[in-house]
Amino acid sequence: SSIEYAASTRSLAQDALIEAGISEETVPLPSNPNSECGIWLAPSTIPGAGLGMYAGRDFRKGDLLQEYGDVVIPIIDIESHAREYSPEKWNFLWDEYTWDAESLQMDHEGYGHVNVASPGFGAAANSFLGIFNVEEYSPVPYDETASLHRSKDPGLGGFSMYGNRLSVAKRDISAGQEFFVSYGENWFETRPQMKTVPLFKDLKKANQLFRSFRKLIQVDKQQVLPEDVAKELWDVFIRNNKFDGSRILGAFHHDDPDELETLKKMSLQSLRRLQSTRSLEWIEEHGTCGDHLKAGPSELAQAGRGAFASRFLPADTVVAHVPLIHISDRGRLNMYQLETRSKQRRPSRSKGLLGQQILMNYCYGHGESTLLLCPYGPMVNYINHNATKANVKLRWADPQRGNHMPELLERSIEELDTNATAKLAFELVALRDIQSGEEIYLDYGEEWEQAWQEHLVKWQQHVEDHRDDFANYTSARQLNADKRSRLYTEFDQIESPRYPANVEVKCEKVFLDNDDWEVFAANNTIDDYLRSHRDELLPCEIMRVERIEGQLRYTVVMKEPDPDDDSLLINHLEEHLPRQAIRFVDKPYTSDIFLTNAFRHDIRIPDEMFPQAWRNVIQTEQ
Ligand SMILES: C[S@@+](CC[C@H](N)C(=O)[O-])C[C@H]1O[C@@H](n2cnc3c(N)ncnc32)[C@H](O)[C@@H]1O
Repeated sequence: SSIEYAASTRSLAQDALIEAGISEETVPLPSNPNSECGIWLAPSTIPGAGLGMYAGRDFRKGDLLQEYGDVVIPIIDIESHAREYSPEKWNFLWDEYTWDAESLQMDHEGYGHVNVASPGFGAAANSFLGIFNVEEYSPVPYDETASLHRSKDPGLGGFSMYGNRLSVAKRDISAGQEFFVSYGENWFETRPQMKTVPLFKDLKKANQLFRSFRKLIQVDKQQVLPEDVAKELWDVFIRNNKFDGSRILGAFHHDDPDELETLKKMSLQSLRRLQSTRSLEWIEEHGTCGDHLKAGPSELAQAGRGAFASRFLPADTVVAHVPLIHISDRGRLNMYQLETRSKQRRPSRSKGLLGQQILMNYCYGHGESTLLLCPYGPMVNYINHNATKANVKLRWADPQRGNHMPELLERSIEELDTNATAKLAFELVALRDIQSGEEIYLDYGEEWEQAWQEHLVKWQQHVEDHRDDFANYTSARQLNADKRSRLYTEFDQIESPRYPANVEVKCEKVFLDNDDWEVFAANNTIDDYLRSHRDELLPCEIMRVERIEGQLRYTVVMKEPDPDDDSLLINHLEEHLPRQAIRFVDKPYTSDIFLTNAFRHDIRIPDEMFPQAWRNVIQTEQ
């Protein structure tokens, strides 16, 4: 493991010191933060797959790869807000990096289709379903800020309320192995270029095929076909086989002449696992540490969460590699006011601008360009602005260490747009020594700072103008943070409405026809159970509340869409559920990110770094 590796390098150096007559205690060794690194970003072992993520140390099944998971950003109804872009021109690279909102419990934020950008671990890791080793949990709504309120906190609505999406080792992973998450079979099935990539069961089936082949060449008990004949048969049937679109044949490496021999000694799964492992020396030479940063509530009261140094980082350390997803025209993030009359509540351009997608606040841009570059990778989206305390700066990444193609800096934005994958990256570099636990700050630039100062003034005026609306608002987040109070039933609500009109009651689908939670309830660990088993939320009505063995238990009706007819709902009565089965959610377009006075501004790329070729806007905006 890397720990052993670090320890052994250290002891060699210490040996040398002792030999030179210098006591090891008095001479501190130069610290190398990379030797402690558990997660690396480096070129993938999958050919053509760009960047990948590697284990820098051993992980046991069930280990969390990070203590606090990554940010998750909803992209709301973008197809209908940006309908002016014709589908042929709709090259939205984020589509390759977004998740389905229902399974992540975020679909209630929009009326149509919510995409979920989950730009942390899962966006940087590749997917190899046959040997996937990392599972990603659902994000959790950010309850830590339940005390922030739109009537007093100008920062609210300026960052996504979702985060802490944790990654967990699904099996034991040894140092040097590439991490693979599951993008799901559907991701591979809907991409023609992926049609021969093996899915979950295909490595197993290919193994069976190989065993059948071995039987075939076994002439009788004693005799096997001569090796060259066997090899030829293998070449004819497997290696040169052009069965188009077979995922099982796709499981073999057709360009590897030794595969036949190797497979006599090990299964395809073991072989692929071995082939997706690199030495730590190789990884260190070609990669960048991906866990120098950890997340937590920011020291800046209005900023939400922030990134912190997870260990001592000497000046000039590359604190993070920051791969980028480009959006050629920032106008694509515009959101329009909704039609008030139609039931569909579609956005309409003629009604005027509502604001911009919250994704804008996570992207980098320049005043003379329509281009946005949005970062992904572990924790990099958590870094906040501070001009005076900045301890990291941006630079273009070293092309040796990932997927940065410097030649793109000379191409026009139109040309950039023809790239179907992310091919640009920044690096964040320590401006000085950074102590373990220090918050990481970047200077977002003067224009950002000025925009924030102007926001504070305008925000104050807006809140004063709408004092009552703001003061009387209760968010779903506030209601969820109260875990003790008895919830009101539908009947209580008929007597007098107890919950604000902007929230809805939903139930965790995982409690439907499933008693597994009872064991966890007995041990007081339902929250842990939910973390790994979360499924979508269903509309739900609370019918009855009882106290059973000292605990409040709820009888609810969950409403599940009929699989045969979307417009129908099937009612399920579930009795005696715990409080955790019920969640309040904000109704579409009501949560803080939709406030018309919420802060929106891209992070600014320093002028000296920004290529001439991308300056397609003559005067700076505003
Ligand atoms: C890239 S995100 C940083 C992560 C963010 N704090 C979060 O919790 O997801 C940028 C956004 O964070 C908030 N932010 C960052 N620096 C801030 C600062 N100095 N003061 C107030 N808000 C800040 C703003 O809403 C900004 O648009």
